[in-house]
Amino acid sequence: MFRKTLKSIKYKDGDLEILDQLLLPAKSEYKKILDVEEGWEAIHNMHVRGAPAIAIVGCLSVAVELYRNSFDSKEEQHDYLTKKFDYLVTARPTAVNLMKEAEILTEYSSEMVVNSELSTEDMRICLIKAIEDLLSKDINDNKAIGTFGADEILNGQDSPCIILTHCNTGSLATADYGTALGVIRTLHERSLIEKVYCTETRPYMQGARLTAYELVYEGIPSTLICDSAVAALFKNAKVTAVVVGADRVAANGDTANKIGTYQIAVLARHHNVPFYVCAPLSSIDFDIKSGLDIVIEERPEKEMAFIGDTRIAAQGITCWNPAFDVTPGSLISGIVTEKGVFQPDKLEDLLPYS
Ligand SMILES: CSC[C@H]1O[C@H](OP(=O)(O)O)[C@H](O)[C@@H]1O
Repeated sequence: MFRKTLKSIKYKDGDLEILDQLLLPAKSEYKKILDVEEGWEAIHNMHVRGAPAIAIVGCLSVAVELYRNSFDSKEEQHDYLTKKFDYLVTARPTAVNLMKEAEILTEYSSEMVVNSELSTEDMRICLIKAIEDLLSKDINDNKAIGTFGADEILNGQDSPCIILTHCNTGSLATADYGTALGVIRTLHERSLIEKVYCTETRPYMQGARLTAYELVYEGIPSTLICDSAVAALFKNAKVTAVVVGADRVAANGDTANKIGTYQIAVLARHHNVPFYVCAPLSSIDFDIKSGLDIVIEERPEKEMAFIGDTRIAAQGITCWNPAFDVTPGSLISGIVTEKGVFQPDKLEDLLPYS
Protein backbone atom coordinates (compact mmCIF):
# COMPACT_ATOMS: atom_id res chain seq x y z
CA MET A 1 0.00 0.00 0.00
CA PHE A 2 1.50 3.33 -1.02
CA ARG A 3 1.36 5.47 2.13
CA LYS A 4 2.07 9.10 1.31
CA THR A 5 4.06 11.12 3.79
CA LEU A 6 6.21 14.25 3.76
CA LYS A 7 8.05 13.44 6.99
CA SER A 8 11.64 13.27 5.77
CA ILE A 9 13.03 12.43 9.22
CA LYS A 10 11.60 10.15 11.94
CA TYR A 11 13.44 10.26 15.25
CA LYS A 12 12.65 9.15 18.81
CA ASP A 13 14.96 8.36 21.72
CA GLY A 14 17.97 7.37 19.69
CA ASP A 15 16.08 5.65 16.86
CA LEU A 16 16.51 7.42 13.50
CA GLU A 17 14.87 6.74 10.14
CA ILE A 18 14.89 8.79 6.95
CA LEU A 19 12.43 8.78 4.08
CA ASP A 20 14.52 7.36 1.23
CA GLN A 21 14.28 10.18 -1.30
CA LEU A 22 15.95 8.16 -4.04
CA LEU A 23 12.76 6.08 -4.19
CA LEU A 24 10.22 8.96 -4.25
CA PRO A 25 7.66 9.47 -5.66
CA ALA A 26 7.16 5.84 -6.70
CA LYS A 27 7.88 4.40 -3.27
CA SER A 28 7.56 5.91 0.20
CA GLU A 29 9.96 3.84 2.30
CA TYR A 30 11.94 4.63 5.43
CA LYS A 31 15.56 3.68 5.84
CA LYS A 32 17.02 3.08 9.34
CA ILE A 33 20.18 5.00 10.24
CA LEU A 34 22.00 2.92 12.86
CA ASP A 35 25.22 4.91 13.20
CA VAL A 36 27.31 7.80 11.88
CA GLU A 37 28.70 5.70 9.05
CA GLU A 38 25.17 5.06 7.77
CA GLY A 39 24.38 8.74 8.26
CA TRP A 40 27.37 9.68 6.12
CA GLU A 41 26.36 7.22 3.40
CA ALA A 42 22.73 8.42 3.35
CA ILE A 43 23.89 12.01 2.90
CA HIS A 44 26.68 11.26 0.40
CA ASN A 45 24.43 9.11 -1.82
CA MET A 46 21.49 11.52 -1.43
CA HIS A 47 19.00 9.18 0.23
CA VAL A 48 18.43 12.38 2.22
CA ARG A 49 19.34 15.78 0.81
CA GLY A 50 18.66 19.45 1.32
CA ALA A 51 21.00 21.65 3.34
CA PRO A 52 18.99 21.72 6.61
CA ALA A 53 17.96 18.05 6.43
CA ILE A 54 21.60 17.06 5.82
CA ALA A 55 22.63 18.93 8.98
CA ILE A 56 19.83 17.43 11.08
CA VAL A 57 20.30 13.84 9.91
CA GLY A 58 24.07 14.10 10.29
CA CYS A 59 23.76 15.38 13.86
CA LEU A 60 21.01 12.89 14.75
CA SER A 61 23.23 10.03 13.56
CA VAL A 62 25.70 11.18 16.25
CA ALA A 63 22.87 11.24 18.81
CA VAL A 64 22.04 7.64 17.83
CA GLU A 65 25.58 6.64 18.80
CA LEU A 66 25.63 8.79 21.96
CA TYR A 67 22.44 7.03 23.06
CA ARG A 68 24.15 3.66 22.79
CA ASN A 69 27.52 4.56 24.26
CA SER A 70 28.93 5.59 27.65
CA PHE A 71 32.30 7.20 28.21
CA ASP A 72 34.98 6.98 30.91
CA SER A 73 35.66 10.72 30.82
CA LYS A 74 34.41 13.98 29.35
CA GLU A 75 37.66 14.29 27.39
CA GLU A 76 37.06 10.87 25.81
CA GLN A 77 33.48 11.88 24.93
CA HIS A 78 34.66 15.18 23.41
CA ASP A 79 37.28 13.40 21.29
CA TYR A 80 34.66 10.87 20.15
CA LEU A 81 32.25 13.65 19.14
CA THR A 82 34.95 15.62 17.32
CA LYS A 83 36.05 12.58 15.31
CA LYS A 84 32.46 11.76 14.33
CA PHE A 85 31.75 15.29 13.09
CA ASP A 86 35.11 15.55 11.28
CA TYR A 87 33.99 12.47 9.33
CA LEU A 88 30.39 13.52 8.76
CA VAL A 89 31.22 16.91 7.20
CA THR A 90 33.09 15.11 4.38
CA ALA A 91 29.82 13.61 3.09
CA ARG A 92 29.02 16.62 0.82
CA PRO A 93 31.15 19.79 0.56
CA THR A 94 28.86 22.65 -0.49
CA ALA A 95 26.02 22.98 2.03
CA VAL A 96 27.39 24.69 5.14
CA ASN A 97 24.62 23.83 7.63
CA LEU A 98 26.11 20.53 8.87
CA MET A 99 29.54 22.12 9.25
CA LYS A 100 28.05 24.97 11.29
CA GLU A 101 26.02 22.71 13.55
CA ALA A 102 29.11 20.50 14.03
CA GLU A 103 31.12 23.58 15.09
CA ILE A 104 28.41 24.70 17.52
CA LEU A 105 28.05 21.26 19.11
CA THR A 106 31.80 20.69 19.33
CA GLU A 107 32.20 24.09 21.02
CA TYR A 108 29.37 23.21 23.43
CA SER A 109 31.09 19.91 24.16
CA SER A 110 34.44 21.58 24.89
CA GLU A 111 32.72 24.02 27.27
CA MET A 112 31.21 21.07 29.17
CA VAL A 113 34.61 19.36 29.43
CA VAL A 114 35.91 22.25 31.56
CA ASN A 115 32.69 22.70 33.53
CA SER A 116 33.47 20.87 36.78
CA GLU A 117 29.80 20.90 37.77
CA LEU A 118 28.92 18.50 34.95
CA SER A 119 29.61 14.77 35.00
CA THR A 120 30.47 12.71 31.93
CA GLU A 121 26.91 11.38 31.93
CA ASP A 122 25.47 14.91 32.27
CA MET A 123 27.51 15.90 29.21
CA ARG A 124 26.20 12.97 27.18
CA ILE A 125 22.59 13.83 28.07
CA CYS A 126 23.14 17.53 27.29
CA LEU A 127 24.67 16.74 23.89
CA ILE A 128 21.81 14.44 22.92
CA LYS A 129 19.25 17.07 23.93
CA ALA A 130 21.06 19.84 22.01
CA ILE A 131 20.99 17.68 18.89
CA GLU A 132 17.35 16.64 19.34
CA ASP A 133 16.37 20.31 19.72
CA LEU A 134 17.54 20.93 16.12
CA LEU A 135 14.33 19.33 14.83
CA SER A 136 11.90 21.76 16.49
CA LYS A 137 14.22 24.73 15.91
CA ASP A 138 14.31 24.04 12.17
CA ILE A 139 10.52 23.86 11.95
CA ASN A 140 10.10 27.12 13.90
CA ASP A 141 12.72 28.82 11.71
CA ASN A 142 10.96 27.64 8.55
CA LYS A 143 7.61 29.00 9.75
CA ALA A 144 9.28 32.37 10.38
CA ILE A 145 10.92 32.29 6.93
CA GLY A 146 7.50 31.52 5.48
CA THR A 147 5.91 34.53 7.16
CA PHE A 148 8.70 36.98 6.32
CA GLY A 149 8.90 35.73 2.75
CA ALA A 150 5.14 35.88 2.13
CA ASP A 151 4.91 39.41 3.58
CA GLU A 152 7.86 40.51 1.43
CA ILE A 153 6.37 39.11 -1.79
CA LEU A 154 2.88 40.48 -1.08
CA ASN A 155 4.28 43.88 -0.12
CA GLY A 156 0.95 44.96 1.33
CA GLN A 157 -1.13 43.63 -1.62
CA ASP A 158 -3.57 40.72 -1.26
CA SER A 159 -3.83 39.48 -4.84
CA PRO A 160 -2.98 35.81 -5.48
CA CYS A 161 0.59 35.19 -6.62
CA ILE A 162 2.26 33.20 -9.36
CA ILE A 163 5.50 31.76 -7.98
CA LEU A 164 8.38 29.90 -9.63
CA THR A 165 10.59 27.66 -7.54
CA HIS A 166 13.61 25.48 -8.38
CA CYS A 167 14.80 22.24 -6.80
CA ASN A 168 13.23 21.07 -3.52
CA THR A 169 13.21 23.23 -0.43
CA GLY A 170 10.22 21.77 1.37
CA SER A 171 9.55 19.25 4.12
CA LEU A 172 11.79 16.85 2.20
CA ALA A 173 14.76 19.22 2.50
CA THR A 174 14.22 20.19 6.14
CA ALA A 175 12.70 18.87 9.38
CA ASP A 176 9.32 20.06 8.02
CA TYR A 177 7.49 22.93 6.27
CA GLY A 178 10.51 24.02 4.23
CA THR A 179 12.26 27.24 3.37
CA ALA A 180 11.34 28.56 -0.10
CA LEU A 181 8.55 26.00 -0.22
CA GLY A 182 7.64 27.21 3.27
CA VAL A 183 7.03 30.66 1.79
CA ILE A 184 4.77 29.01 -0.78
CA ARG A 185 2.96 27.08 1.98
CA THR A 186 2.40 30.33 3.91
CA LEU A 187 1.00 32.07 0.82
CA HIS A 188 -1.23 29.04 0.21
CA GLU A 189 -2.46 29.11 3.82
CA ARG A 190 -3.48 32.72 3.16
CA SER A 191 -5.26 31.60 -0.06
CA LEU A 192 -2.87 33.80 -2.03
CA ILE A 193 -1.41 31.30 -4.47
CA GLU A 194 -2.78 31.43 -8.00
CA LYS A 195 -0.19 28.98 -9.32
CA VAL A 196 3.20 27.55 -8.44
CA TYR A 197 5.54 26.56 -11.25
CA CYS A 198 8.29 24.13 -10.29
CA THR A 199 11.18 23.14 -12.48
CA GLU A 200 12.08 19.48 -12.98
CA THR A 201 15.61 20.19 -11.71
CA ARG A 202 17.72 17.72 -13.61
CA PRO A 203 19.54 15.46 -13.06
CA TYR A 204 18.39 14.35 -9.57
CA MET A 205 14.91 15.70 -10.43
CA GLN A 206 14.24 17.29 -7.02
CA GLY A 207 11.46 19.32 -8.66
CA ALA A 208 9.65 16.61 -10.62
CA ARG A 209 10.06 13.93 -7.93
CA LEU A 210 10.00 15.87 -4.66
CA THR A 211 8.58 19.41 -4.99
CA ALA A 212 5.78 18.24 -7.28
CA TYR A 213 5.07 15.47 -4.73
CA GLU A 214 4.82 18.03 -1.92
CA LEU A 215 2.70 20.49 -3.93
CA VAL A 216 0.24 17.79 -4.99
CA TYR A 217 0.15 16.38 -1.44
CA GLU A 218 -0.76 19.85 -0.08
CA GLY A 219 -3.29 20.54 -2.85
CA ILE A 220 -1.40 23.65 -3.99
CA PRO A 221 -2.24 24.61 -7.62
CA SER A 222 0.96 23.83 -9.47
CA THR A 223 2.53 23.04 -12.82
CA LEU A 224 5.79 21.26 -13.59
CA ILE A 225 8.06 22.77 -16.25
CA CYS A 226 11.33 21.73 -17.84
CA ASP A 227 14.41 23.56 -16.59
CA SER A 228 14.74 24.93 -20.14
CA ALA A 229 11.24 26.48 -20.09
CA VAL A 230 11.91 29.22 -17.52
CA ALA A 231 12.57 32.00 -20.06
CA ALA A 232 9.42 31.10 -21.98
CA LEU A 233 7.46 31.07 -18.72
CA PHE A 234 8.63 34.59 -17.83
CA LYS A 235 7.65 35.72 -21.32
CA ASN A 236 4.19 34.11 -21.19
CA ALA A 237 3.11 34.36 -17.55
CA LYS A 238 3.10 37.20 -15.03
CA VAL A 239 5.31 35.54 -12.42
CA THR A 240 5.11 37.45 -9.13
CA ALA A 241 8.41 36.19 -7.74
CA VAL A 242 10.98 33.42 -7.78
CA VAL A 243 11.79 31.69 -4.47
CA VAL A 244 14.74 29.31 -4.10
CA GLY A 245 16.76 27.81 -1.24
CA ALA A 246 20.46 27.98 -0.48
CA ASP A 247 23.25 25.63 0.37
CA ARG A 248 25.77 28.26 1.30
CA VAL A 249 25.45 32.07 1.32
CA ALA A 250 28.74 33.98 1.34
CA ALA A 251 29.24 37.13 3.43
CA ASN A 252 28.60 39.33 0.38
CA GLY A 253 25.30 37.59 -0.40
CA ASP A 254 26.57 35.43 -3.28
CA THR A 255 24.60 32.18 -2.97
CA ALA A 256 25.38 28.59 -3.88
CA ASN A 257 22.24 26.70 -4.72
CA LYS A 258 21.09 23.90 -7.00
CA ILE A 259 22.56 24.00 -10.49
CA GLY A 260 20.27 26.09 -12.70
CA THR A 261 19.58 28.70 -10.03
CA TYR A 262 22.04 31.22 -11.52
CA GLN A 263 20.47 31.15 -14.96
CA ILE A 264 17.00 31.59 -13.43
CA ALA A 265 18.30 34.64 -11.55
CA VAL A 266 19.69 36.12 -14.78
CA LEU A 267 16.37 35.53 -16.55
CA ALA A 268 14.43 36.96 -13.59
CA ARG A 269 16.50 40.14 -13.74
CA HIS A 270 15.96 40.40 -17.51
CA HIS A 271 12.19 40.07 -16.98
CA ASN A 272 12.05 42.24 -13.83
CA VAL A 273 10.84 39.35 -11.64
CA PRO A 274 11.86 39.61 -7.96
CA PHE A 275 14.23 36.77 -7.00
CA TYR A 276 14.43 35.63 -3.36
CA VAL A 277 16.77 33.25 -1.59
CA CYS A 278 15.06 31.67 1.44
CA ALA A 279 17.36 30.12 4.01
CA PRO A 280 17.98 29.85 7.75
CA LEU A 281 20.96 31.63 9.33
CA SER A 282 22.72 28.26 9.45
CA SER A 283 23.11 28.53 5.63
CA ILE A 284 25.06 31.79 5.86
CA ASP A 285 28.83 31.41 6.01
CA PHE A 286 30.46 34.65 7.18
CA ASP A 287 33.87 32.99 6.91
CA ILE A 288 33.50 32.98 3.11
CA LYS A 289 33.90 36.45 1.57
CA SER A 290 32.27 35.77 -1.80
CA GLY A 291 30.87 33.03 -3.99
CA LEU A 292 34.31 32.58 -5.55
CA ASP A 293 35.37 30.75 -2.41
CA ILE A 294 32.45 28.30 -2.24
CA VAL A 295 33.40 24.70 -3.09
CA ILE A 296 30.98 23.35 -5.70
CA GLU A 297 30.31 19.62 -5.46
CA GLU A 298 30.53 17.64 -8.68
CA ARG A 299 28.36 14.55 -8.76
CA PRO A 300 29.06 11.27 -10.63
CA GLU A 301 28.50 11.23 -14.41
CA LYS A 302 26.11 8.30 -13.94
CA GLU A 303 23.60 10.57 -12.17
CA MET A 304 23.41 12.65 -15.37
CA ALA A 305 23.89 10.08 -18.12
CA PHE A 306 21.35 7.60 -16.76
CA ILE A 307 17.74 7.63 -15.64
CA GLY A 308 17.59 4.72 -13.24
CA ASP A 309 19.46 1.93 -14.99
CA THR A 310 18.72 3.26 -18.48
CA ARG A 311 21.50 5.17 -20.20
CA ILE A 312 20.13 8.31 -21.90
CA ALA A 313 23.39 9.97 -22.97
CA ALA A 314 25.41 8.69 -25.94
CA GLN A 315 28.08 6.21 -24.92
CA GLY A 316 31.48 7.86 -24.88
CA ILE A 317 30.36 11.44 -24.18
CA THR A 318 31.90 12.99 -21.09
CA CYS A 319 29.61 14.80 -18.65
CA TRP A 320 30.09 17.84 -16.43
CA ASN A 321 27.72 17.48 -13.47
CA PRO A 322 28.13 20.27 -10.90
CA ALA A 323 25.42 19.94 -8.22
CA PHE A 324 25.33 23.70 -7.57
CA ASP A 325 26.09 27.08 -9.09
CA VAL A 326 26.62 30.50 -7.55
CA THR A 327 24.18 33.38 -7.98
CA PRO A 328 25.82 36.78 -7.37
CA GLY A 329 24.22 38.84 -4.63
CA SER A 330 23.60 41.59 -7.21
CA LEU A 331 20.89 39.39 -8.81
CA ILE A 332 19.13 38.60 -5.50
CA SER A 333 16.22 40.85 -4.41
CA GLY A 334 16.42 39.68 -0.81
CA ILE A 335 17.61 36.92 1.47
CA VAL A 336 14.68 35.67 3.56
CA THR A 337 15.77 34.31 6.94
CA GLU A 338 14.06 33.48 10.23
CA LYS A 339 15.15 36.94 11.44
CA GLY A 340 13.68 38.82 8.50
CA VAL A 341 14.52 39.78 4.91
CA PHE A 342 17.99 41.20 4.28
CA GLN A 343 19.66 42.81 1.29
CA PRO A 344 22.48 40.56 0.03
CA ASP A 345 25.06 43.32 0.62
CA LYS A 346 23.81 43.96 4.16
CA LEU A 347 24.23 40.51 5.71
CA GLU A 348 26.52 41.92 8.38
CA ASP A 349 23.24 43.07 10.03
CA LEU A 350 22.69 39.37 10.78
CA LEU A 351 25.98 38.96 12.64
CA PRO A 352 24.46 39.67 16.08
CA TYR A 353 22.11 36.72 15.54
CA SER A 354 24.82 34.35 14.29
C1 LIG B 1 16.21 23.87 1.98
S1 LIG B 1 17.62 24.18 1.07
C2 LIG B 1 17.68 22.81 0.02
C3 LIG B 1 18.75 23.01 -1.03
O1 LIG B 1 19.49 21.79 -1.13
C4 LIG B 1 19.31 21.30 -2.45
O2 LIG B 1 20.44 20.63 -2.90
P1 LIG B 1 20.48 19.00 -2.80
O3 LIG B 1 19.13 18.50 -3.20
O4 LIG B 1 21.59 18.63 -3.78
O5 LIG B 1 20.84 18.71 -1.37
C5 LIG B 1 19.06 22.53 -3.27
O6 LIG B 1 20.25 23.25 -3.53
C6 LIG B 1 18.13 23.27 -2.37
O7 LIG B 1 17.99 24.62 -2.63
